[in-house]
Amino acid sequence: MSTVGNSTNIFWQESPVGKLERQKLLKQKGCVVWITGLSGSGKSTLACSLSRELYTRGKLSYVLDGDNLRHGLTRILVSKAEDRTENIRRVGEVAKLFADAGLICIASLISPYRKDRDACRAMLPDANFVEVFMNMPLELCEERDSKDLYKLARAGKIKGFTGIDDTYEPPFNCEIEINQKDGICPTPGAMAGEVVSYLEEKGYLQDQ
Ligand SMILES: Nc1ncnc2c1ncn2[C@@H]1O[C@H](COP(=O)(O)OS(=O)(=O)O)[C@@H](OP(=O)(O)O)[C@H]1O
Ligand SMILES: Nc1ncnc2c1ncn2[C@@H]1O[C@H](COP(=O)(O)OP(=O)(O)O)[C@@H](O)[C@H]1O
Repeated sequence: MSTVGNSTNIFWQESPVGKLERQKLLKQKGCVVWITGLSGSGKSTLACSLSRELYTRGKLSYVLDGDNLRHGLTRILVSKAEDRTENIRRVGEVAKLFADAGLICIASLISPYRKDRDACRAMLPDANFVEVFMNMPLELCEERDSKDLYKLARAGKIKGFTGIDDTYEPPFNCEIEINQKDGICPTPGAMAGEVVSYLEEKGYLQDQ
């Protein structure tokens, strides 16, 4: 008997077309670019700019944005720590499928806890997980406050808000860190350029 989680009699069904064949067709290598950081740090901005830049270069990507997924796939998972862990696990599983399909999957989530991000990394075979840390100061994110959420959190109207009354654990070993330079945030194009250079250097954008 085969057991997976709480289910029994479950078997893996192989597909006749494999990842390598899909990658050859797409002329790229599937991977996950996982963008983590505080609310307002620029995750969605980078995800959008990066997907546009990849499209311009003829490379297929797909953005999984935490906010958007909360309209469907993860809508029942609110903001308790265990909900976030399950939210991130599910998005990690979906990202893994996109990478297996041969796409450059751009996941953009606060993903505040190191162990949850590391669990997603561990799901990806052959280190095809590129963690991008939006290392922006809380003051900048709070000043931006594009959704007025920090104001609500400071007023105690949102509980467990990351950076205010819940922790954000910065990565120890991310592949890319986006920082302000001389107190100025790089433009969206420059941030995307940094990620594209990394993907190019590691062979993700080459014919397979
Ligand atoms: N308590 C609390 N803390 C932080 N953020 C909150 C919270 N409640 C709602 N929001 C809004 O939900 C968005 C976070 O969704 P994520 O899926 O990225 O979060 S997480 O990775 O599960 O932590 C996040 O989106 P971004 O602002 O784009 O980061 C917020 O708009
Ligand atoms: N590199 C940047 N330069 C200038 N403004 C930015 C930059 N990145 C993000 N912003 C602005 O900051 C706000 C929050 O960005 P967003 O991408 O929504 O953050 P997050 O997805 O992390 O919550 C938006 O108004 C966005 O236009």
